[in-house]
Order: sequence, then C-alpha cells, then structure tokens
Amino acid sequence: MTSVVSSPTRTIRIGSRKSQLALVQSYWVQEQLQKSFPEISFEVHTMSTQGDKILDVALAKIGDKGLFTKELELGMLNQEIDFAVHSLKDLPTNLPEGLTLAAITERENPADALVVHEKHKDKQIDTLPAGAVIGTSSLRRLAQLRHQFPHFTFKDVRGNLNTRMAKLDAGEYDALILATAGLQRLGMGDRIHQILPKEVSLHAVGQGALGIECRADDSELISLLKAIEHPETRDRCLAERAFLRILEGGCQVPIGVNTEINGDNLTLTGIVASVDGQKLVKDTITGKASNPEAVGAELAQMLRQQGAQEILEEIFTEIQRGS
Ligand SMILES: NCc1[nH]cc(CCC(=O)O)c1CC(=O)O
Repeated sequence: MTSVVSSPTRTIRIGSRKSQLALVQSYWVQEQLQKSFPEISFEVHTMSTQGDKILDVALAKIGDKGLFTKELELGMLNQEIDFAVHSLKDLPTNLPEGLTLAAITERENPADALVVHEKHKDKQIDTLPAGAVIGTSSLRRLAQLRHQFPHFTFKDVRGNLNTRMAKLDAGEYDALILATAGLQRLGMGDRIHQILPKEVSLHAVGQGALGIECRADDSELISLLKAIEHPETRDRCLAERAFLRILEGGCQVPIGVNTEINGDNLTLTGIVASVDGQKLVKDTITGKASNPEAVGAELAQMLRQQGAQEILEEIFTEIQRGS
C-alpha cells in the first residue's frame, strides 16, 4: 500500500499499547497533532505487547529489550499503523532497521517519587524506619536506594498503577518508588509524597518523555511530527540515550541519569550501580547542547574507565543464571 501523504484525506494511524498510561499518552499526542493539522485525521489503534501479558514475572528476569515495543514496531513495518507513541524510557536505544525516533515531546518531571502508606505520612525517604518494605521493580531504583538505605527491605512489585497502589494501601508495602510522570499523567499526582532529589535517585534514561517512532522513509510524517517535538527535551534525551547505548544497557539495568541545559551547555550525570548497591560509579560532564550524543558518549567512556563495564557484566551473568 502506498501512502498518499500529501492527500488531504490521509488518515494517520497511531499505534498504542492498551495500558491506561499508554492510552493517555497516545490520546494526548493525537490531540496535539489534531490541533496542528486539522485537515488530517489521526486515529488511535491499540495493540497488546508482550510486556502487557507477562505481569507476574520480575521484569529484570525476563529481560526488557523491546518488551513493550516489539508488536507496535511490527505493526509499523507491516503498514498496519503509521507511528507509535512510547514512554521513551521503554524504547530500546537501538531501533529495528527501517524505523526511526522521529520526535520527542516535552518531558514531565523525570524524577522518581516516593509514595507511602498512610501510617508513614510524616516520613520522608531518609526517616522511614529500619526494615520498611519498599516496593520497586526497577533494578536502577533498587541499587541506588540499597546503597544509601541498606536497612530497608526491598520487594518486587508488578501490575498496573492501581494494582500497585492497592497493594501499598493494603499494607503489603510501606512505600513504593514510582515515576513522578506516570503518577501525574494518570491523575494520581496527589499520591506523590516526596519527589526524590537527584542525590537520592538518578532517573531512567528518557523518563518522563514520550518518544514517537515511525517508518524511516515516511518523510512527510516525520516533518509533521516535528510540530510536537520539544527541542530541549530532545537534546537532553539524546544525550541520555547515547550514554545508555554505549554502555549497552536497557531500562532494566541499574543505570541512572540526570540532565540539565543552561544556554549552550548540557550537563549530564550518570550512575552505574551493582544490584546489591555495593559497587557504584558516578560522574558528571558538561558539553555542547548542540551535540548531545557526543556528551552522552563521553560520559559512558568515563564511567567505563571507572569500572562500569565490570558492574554491568556481573549483572548480565546474574540475570542469565536466573538469580
Ligand atoms: N517501566 C514502566 C514505566 N514506563 C513509563 C513509566 C512512567 C512514565 C515515564 O517514566 O515516562 C513507567 C512506570 C514507572 O516507572 O513507575
């Protein structure tokens, strides 16, 4: 099927996962594009991904490469949909041949958030009692928090946001660590008890931003998508993704980042930690915001020299052994 891109009757099909968060994000993108291009019609098509079906296994153990994106990518390559909206942090840093990351939208607060059981409403992350059960399914959060708070008990938590909140409120956990952005997008911003400062938790690469992926040869769609791109978010996220790509990590490895842009300068902080929180390398670099991928690549090399690769190799071996 050839797409009649310049025809005023072209319908653009947006692929979305079926989760509540994915739908909110896809409808938001649809609305933004519809406002910019009233003559084009944008439709949301939903698809289930592997990650939506496997809800009972710790994410780290099943690996994550493309868990939430593969079916949507096949849909694009098969011309069933024209583009896909992803939480950028779930989008692998290497895309399949024929697809491209066409736009990155304005990021919500990328930080992690602490959500507590109501009996801890007067506490913060550093005043929760010893033995407090902290729910997280992310090795990145686990490693960083274990390093600073070895007296907590960490427990995996899966399921959608409502399920996780119900488990917290039922007393299965004392607190959860979740993405601020996800809570805000789902209208649960009032449950955010503390936004974790970067000294406590460096966020995931791309956290809080949406990434829009489409066929690399659909140049007219790519130029339409530029209308909803946020250049500052894009530059920050491209630096973060270059850092992750070179370290060969996915969303489920203990790699965290923070970025800031001041004028022409982009400052990137990165951390690589062992799952037990014992080993940790962290550094910061400032470079040109006009060449974000070079900044990310340079920080990756710096952390490699400080032992990041050894930490990551140990984790891959552990995951393969299924420990
Ligand atoms: N890996 C799951 C995931 N993917 C995107 C978000 C939240 C929104 C975002 O970070 O952009 C979440 C939930 C979480 O980490 O708490």
